[in-house]
Amino acid sequence: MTAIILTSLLLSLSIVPVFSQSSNRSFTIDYEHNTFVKDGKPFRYVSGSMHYFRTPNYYWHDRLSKMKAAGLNAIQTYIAWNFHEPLPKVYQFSGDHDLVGFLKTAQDVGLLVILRIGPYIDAEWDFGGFPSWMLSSTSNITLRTIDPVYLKYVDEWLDKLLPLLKPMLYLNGGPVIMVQVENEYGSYFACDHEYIRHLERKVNQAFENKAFLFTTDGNSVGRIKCGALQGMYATCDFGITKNFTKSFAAQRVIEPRGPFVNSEFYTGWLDHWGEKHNTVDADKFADSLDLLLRYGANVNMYMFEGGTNFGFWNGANNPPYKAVPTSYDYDAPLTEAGDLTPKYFKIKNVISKYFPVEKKAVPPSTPKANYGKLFLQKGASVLDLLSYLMPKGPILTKYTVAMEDVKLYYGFTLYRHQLQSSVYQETLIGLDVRDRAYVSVNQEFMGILEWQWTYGMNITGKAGDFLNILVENQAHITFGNTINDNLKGILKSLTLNNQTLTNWEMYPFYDMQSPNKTVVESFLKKATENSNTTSLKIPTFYHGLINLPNDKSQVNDTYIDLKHWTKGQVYINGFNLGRYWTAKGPQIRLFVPKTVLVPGVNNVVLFELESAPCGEGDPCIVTFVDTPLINSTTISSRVVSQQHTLH
Ligand SMILES: CCCCNC(=S)N1C[C@H](O)[C@@H](O)[C@@H](O)[C@H]1CO
Repeated sequence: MTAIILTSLLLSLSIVPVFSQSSNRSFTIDYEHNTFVKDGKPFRYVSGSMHYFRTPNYYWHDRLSKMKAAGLNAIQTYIAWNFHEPLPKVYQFSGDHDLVGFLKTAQDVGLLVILRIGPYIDAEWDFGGFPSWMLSSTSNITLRTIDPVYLKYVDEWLDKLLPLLKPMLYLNGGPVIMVQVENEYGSYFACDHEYIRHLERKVNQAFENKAFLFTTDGNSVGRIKCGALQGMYATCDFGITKNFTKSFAAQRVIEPRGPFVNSEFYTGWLDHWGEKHNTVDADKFADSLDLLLRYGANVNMYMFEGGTNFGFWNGANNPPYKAVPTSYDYDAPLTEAGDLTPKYFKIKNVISKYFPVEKKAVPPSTPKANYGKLFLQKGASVLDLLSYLMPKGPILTKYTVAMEDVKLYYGFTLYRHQLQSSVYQETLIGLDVRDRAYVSVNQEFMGILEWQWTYGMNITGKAGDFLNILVENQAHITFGNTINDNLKGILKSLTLNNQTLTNWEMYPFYDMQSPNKTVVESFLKKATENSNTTSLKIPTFYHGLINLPNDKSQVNDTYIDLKHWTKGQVYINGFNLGRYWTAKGPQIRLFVPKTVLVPGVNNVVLFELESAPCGEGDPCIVTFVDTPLINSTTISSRVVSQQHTLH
């Protein structure tokens, strides 16, 4: 049938065809029949979310194959801006950051892609995907608006990103059928339609109008109305407890015609440190999915494979400020390690009632290894490292400044002040220290300051002693209206007996998250040498070497158990594996993908912030086991003594 006849037929069906030069591919909506139309035929997707930035590249094909085998015909991913631009104009698009490679792998596996390009994504990912180098105490930009400073950064990023994505569009022969702009914008205070329109124009320009653009908002008219914009199809998100009729009625207010779409049908939910691990019953979810598919809706299950917040990448919610753990398991049908669960097979069974499901075998869960105990030795404390941290000497400031002001975007900064006179049990107050600060005088542990929880403590010291305050950035706030108030460090000067403390030395830990692995490795080497600090309560590095099989095929995924430890960071062979907070839970073990391990000798380093189990006769060990532990409710015996709280 010639293109002319086909075009006139489609027009008679009120389908405006968008053809591409490369093939007669098309993707649009038939508003009369309330359905997507792909290549001229009615189309519905059943999709699952997986975030490439939360799974090593090595495992992308494995997870995507399992998603295909579940009967999905599409997958959904965000693009995390900060994952690709760690420093201004420094871009990373290879290895675990190879976004185009991920999209091609999805296509190879036979999956279409729903691409949520941001620039803001939420996703419980640090700063909702924004790079924290946008922040400084001098430029108070209003994120997610037409603020000129913000928009300049966004435009520069999109000018880099969009050309990479263009060949991946469905109409250009790629797998990307839909592109989401921004994320749940209707849940944000600004409601700046000029900003959304700016993004829409920019994306359409770069993609030569070949992308099907859409928005996603919570399931209420108010939120959808603010987040949506004529020209981009409005979709909504809701979990199994919501009323589907009401949710889709809200979508209908904005989109009177067109397919029902739930862009985030929650298979589980996010966790926070110190709260119980959230789950969604597998049978209830399967029944609910069945109902949703019976509605004729297009569904994306959020998450289908959750993965891991490696490094410092986890996000936080606020208020109250609560950081998200390293595991992003999300009680998803595929576990954080990509293992198959009963929920996976229940979902596959439901999908097979509505969609063709491949008969071939489902790829099996990967083997997990027990490598046993590793005894650790004490290395340098933060006090032993000052000359390494700042070889040219510390940054000297009269008043304390934010970490971002000294270009420290993730991790830790030590603030130091020399006491001018002796103090005995005098009150140190820090009204805005973000997020958590470990306080000592010389080598004497004094206490912990915690933003919104603990503002002060009594300290003792002699004139000339050093007041050392290691501040931990636990995550930039990910969601809501306080994302604009996201600086980290000692943001208001400390007072001692109501006297403002001045004249500070700053030691930013630049090399614990450097984009360059060898920089991290050389820092960790220094951190495991010369330990002159005797205290077990000063933030200190601990290290050990574990022997794995020399045969690479025997090197498998495993989990590192931090049972006896309190709170800190794990590095394996220089890879920043993530945070642990055993004293709070619910996560006690971190997933260790085999991609960070090597045959033979492996180097394990812990940075313990509070209290190490390494005294006389203590179990100064970590254990490598073959099962996860992310739902513990017991509190570790090593809870640090409480400090003064000035609520
Ligand atoms: C506690 C506030 C949670 C806000 N986030 C919500 S509603 N969600 C919607 C959001 O679009 C997605 O990125 C995820 O962040 C998801 C929760 O997993």
